[in-house]
Amino acid sequence: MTNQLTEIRKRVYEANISLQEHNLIKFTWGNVSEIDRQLGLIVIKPSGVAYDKLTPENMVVVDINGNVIEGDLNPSSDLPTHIELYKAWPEIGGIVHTHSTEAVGWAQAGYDIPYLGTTHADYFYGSIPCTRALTEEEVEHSYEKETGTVIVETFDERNLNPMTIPGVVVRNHGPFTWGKNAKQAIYHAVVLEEVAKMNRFTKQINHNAKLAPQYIMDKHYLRKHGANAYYGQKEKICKNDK
Ligand SMILES: O=C(CO)[C@@H](O)[C@H](O)COP(=O)(O)O
Repeated sequence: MTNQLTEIRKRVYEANISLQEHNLIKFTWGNVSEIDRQLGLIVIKPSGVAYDKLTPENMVVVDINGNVIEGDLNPSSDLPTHIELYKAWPEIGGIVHTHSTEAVGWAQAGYDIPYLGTTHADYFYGSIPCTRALTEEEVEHSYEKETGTVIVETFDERNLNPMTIPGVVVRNHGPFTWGKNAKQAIYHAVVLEEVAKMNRFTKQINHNAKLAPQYIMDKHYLRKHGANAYYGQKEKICKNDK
């Protein structure tokens, strides 16, 4: 167990640090977690701690109910949202939350990030949904937990698959992305932010720009992620590829 936790602490630390490299955060406005489903433990960034003060050792280990198992620091305030997503979607293994500017723009506007082209379709098999706003009661009751509930509700109501659309923007708040592990969730956070930016430009040039055709989405998404995926190399030789 100790060795496994050492590895996961290191991965979660590196993923958190990479948020800065990818220019996805300012100050401490973001967090990354990863779950080990065999151990039933989640490792997450400590709340409000500056990125230059992070170490693998000060990542916080909690159980699936949020009880701190290892660590002296409080876990991220967004932990209850991460927990709701891990509970609802057993296939996911890592989660990223940021307040990245372009994604927050769509969240604050209350719009889905529409599928407009191939950059989007390479990683998201459909428009990236924007949730409804939380009610006053939900915010008062259990704000971060209800944030997770509203994300799951959005995917359920629209019959969306979180494994093929690995991200969301929460109305008036910002983006959450996920993946099989923290590294893949980071990859999706970077793509989501870039697509949000590209789409803003597109809409500025032509505010009537329409969704791109389904057959282009099928070609791009399925050749990378479909049952008969063939894109790239047989061996994974590209460090940043998924
Ligand atoms: O939106 C918020 C706080 O309002 C959070 O997402 C913070 O930006 C990050 O919180 P910690 O992970 O440091 O608790």
